[in-house]
Amino acid sequence: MAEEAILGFLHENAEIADSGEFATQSGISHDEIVNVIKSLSAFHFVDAQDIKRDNLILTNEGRAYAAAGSPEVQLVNAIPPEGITLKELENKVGSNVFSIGRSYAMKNKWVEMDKSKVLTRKVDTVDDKVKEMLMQIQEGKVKNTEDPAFNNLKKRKLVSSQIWKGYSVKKGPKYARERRKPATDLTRDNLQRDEWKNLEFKEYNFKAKGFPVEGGHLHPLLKVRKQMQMIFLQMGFEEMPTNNYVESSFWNFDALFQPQQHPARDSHDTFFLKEPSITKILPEDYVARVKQVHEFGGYGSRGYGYDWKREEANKNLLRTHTTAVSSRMLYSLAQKPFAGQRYYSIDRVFRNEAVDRTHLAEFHQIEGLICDRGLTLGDLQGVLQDFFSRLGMSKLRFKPAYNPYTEPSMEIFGYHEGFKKWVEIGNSGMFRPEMLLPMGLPEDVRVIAWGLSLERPTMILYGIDNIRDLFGHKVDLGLIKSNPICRIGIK
Ligand SMILES: N[C@@H](Cc1ccccc1)C(=O)O
Repeated sequence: MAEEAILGFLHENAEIADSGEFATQSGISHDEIVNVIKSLSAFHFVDAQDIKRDNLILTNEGRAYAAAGSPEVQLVNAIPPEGITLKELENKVGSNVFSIGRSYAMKNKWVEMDKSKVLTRKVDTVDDKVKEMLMQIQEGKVKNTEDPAFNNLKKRKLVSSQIWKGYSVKKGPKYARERRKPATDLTRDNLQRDEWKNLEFKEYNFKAKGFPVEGGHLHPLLKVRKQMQMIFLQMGFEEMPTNNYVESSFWNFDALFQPQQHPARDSHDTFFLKEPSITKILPEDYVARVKQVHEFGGYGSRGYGYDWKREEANKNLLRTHTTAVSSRMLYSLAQKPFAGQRYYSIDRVFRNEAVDRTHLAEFHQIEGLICDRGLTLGDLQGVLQDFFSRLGMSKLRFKPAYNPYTEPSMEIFGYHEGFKKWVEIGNSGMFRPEMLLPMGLPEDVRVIAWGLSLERPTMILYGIDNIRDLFGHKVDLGLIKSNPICRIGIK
């Protein structure tokens, strides 16, 4: 409609001198007129020149008086013929209108006050010039803002001036009464039907912004892993090599003094490999000592008293925990002159579990261990305190637990300040002598260790309640792209 009006007007007239006036005359909003002028001028249908001027506009107060009348007139109209006390008048018109209106009404000599503070009118009727002028401005009828009549309104802060921007418009080189939509693409149909000869094509806009370029984003699990790594490194830990997903039952279970009939070793809980189904190389001397300790004990232990089978230890599986990596590391450590170590790993493990909102058949474990002479349960608690407080959890509680390879064992609970409750955050313990001594570690060496999942703290940190949004083929790309800032504080 605006386009038709502009092109139509220019057909009859040489120019639109002022887009503001044109808008008022045609009853179309100035914003719309301006948009169309910009677009017509981009296609050279019209030539547009900027015009700028000072315009008067009403302040909030001015707008209120344009509607209800100036306070001085409101005040005078509220005075009954017999007069009124100041107090009563203030109650009647409100304190704002009262105080402003009274001073102007006095100045205009519209009212007088006697000794007993009763206000009476000196005139029968008053003209509301202020309201009239405000309405003129509101309707855009005032052009000359220099007119001294308006100075008073400016002083009273009922109007202010604002720079107004508009255009004057003439026909452009491509002027036509009607604009056909320019083609944006050359289609196969255009070519076949020979239409392309008559088509008008939209010009390239080299200033247009292109699509935003997307860079890579780190997955939340990678970010939390990085932060965990930093914490371990700052605490003087060394990373363990974790690249083998396939492990033998021996290193995953037997070396950890986990009996062969333990339910975790069932195919309902563990993925066993069909091909290659068994491991070929194990350290034979050590295997013999592990068999011995399972069957008959030793090193102060009674053992489990069952018939330990090599075939069971040979079975390949997808490692069910990264403690399998720890057992390999400790064994190789025992083959050299002893030196204390701090090890950590963060990598994938597999469990044959039913998948639900909080469980997947594969996830990541964070594993930490310290082996040295003279370590105690107090050291384990102290290290855990240090570790978790670097993650922003400084209130910890420990609950006695059971693992075949640790004694004592403790579940770790942390107080989550956000949730205002205790949440389980890990499992820990001191490796048993039945595990360490067959490896060949010196008798006075102790190993404190702990493990937790990477997914759980990540879900807590990112407020995710379904693990499938975090990991797997249904992962929420929006979550990764939004790249939220992780709230783990590294100290
Ligand atoms: N391996 C244990 C964690 C753990 C590691 C080290 C010591 C004690 C516990 C688990 O999978 O939950």
